[in-house]
Amino acid sequence: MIPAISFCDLTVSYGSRTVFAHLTGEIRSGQFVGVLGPNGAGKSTLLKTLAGLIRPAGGVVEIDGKPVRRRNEAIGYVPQAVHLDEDVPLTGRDLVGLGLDGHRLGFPLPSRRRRDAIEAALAEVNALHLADRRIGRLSGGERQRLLIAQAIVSKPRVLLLDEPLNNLDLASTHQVVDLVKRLAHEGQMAVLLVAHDVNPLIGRADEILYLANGRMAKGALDDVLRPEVLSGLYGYPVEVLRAGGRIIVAAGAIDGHGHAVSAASPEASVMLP
Ligand SMILES: Nc1ncnc2c1ncn2[C@@H]1O[C@H](COP(=O)(O)OP(=O)(O)OP(=O)(O)O)[C@@H](O)[C@H]1O
Repeated sequence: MIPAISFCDLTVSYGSRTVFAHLTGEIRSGQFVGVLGPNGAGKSTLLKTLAGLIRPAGGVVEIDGKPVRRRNEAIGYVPQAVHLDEDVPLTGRDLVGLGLDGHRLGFPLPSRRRRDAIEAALAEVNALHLADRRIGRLSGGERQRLLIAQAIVSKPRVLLLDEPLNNLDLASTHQVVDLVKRLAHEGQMAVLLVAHDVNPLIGRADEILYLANGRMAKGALDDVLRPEVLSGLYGYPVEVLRAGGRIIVAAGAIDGHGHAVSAASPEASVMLP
């Protein structure tokens, strides 16, 4: 079967600086993949490249077997840190509707079909009760659900979410991850979700794609979050500690005094002990 997303020999550079090189992988329909890695590893850059927003220096990205292009109806994308002004006079319904207008410039949907599509997307993320609320007055978790509704309103095959869990409390974090898992599994979307903390993804994401040092490891969580795999990526010893059902990535104990650093800030794990 043709994968929903495939990338082959992918290299992305900003000017002379290469962010990552020669990455190859695929994500199938119905798969939920968590994207992890330290700050600056290129997680957002990878998502933008898969969304067709950045042209790679080398390699190809295909969505459903076809070269990716901008304004692709098959892709729903929620960028990092969408700023919604408190005073902006938009309702939840307006925000979700923008997801239709962006793809169909010049070809507006008939108003009935438009309304139905928006209601369906709101229902999908359990946000019908937010349809008439001003978005500036909503909580972080409520806004995030509406942004996901906006991204799925055109029924994409691929959903790319850049740090949707930032600034959410634990309950909202789990709600959003459970929602994303359901969209992948029941809606048969291929979903990539960038996160800083692996813990909310344990038992929920089907696979982890870990980026570090311009390289990538991808597979089941237990296969990727292993000392030998992460040490290979980082290029120096990294430990993976498990305590109370949580996972902690730690810079390796070269001298027996490794820094235990929370996986909530894995960037700290790039510090050499
Ligand atoms: N438009 C740009 N021009 C030049 N360099 C950029 C640009 N966008 C990102 N970079 C650089 O590319 C690298 C990867 O950035 P990116 O935002 O993809 O990383 P990230 O893994 O998403 O980081 P974070 O976890 O901090 O969000 C960083 O060094 C960043 O400074």
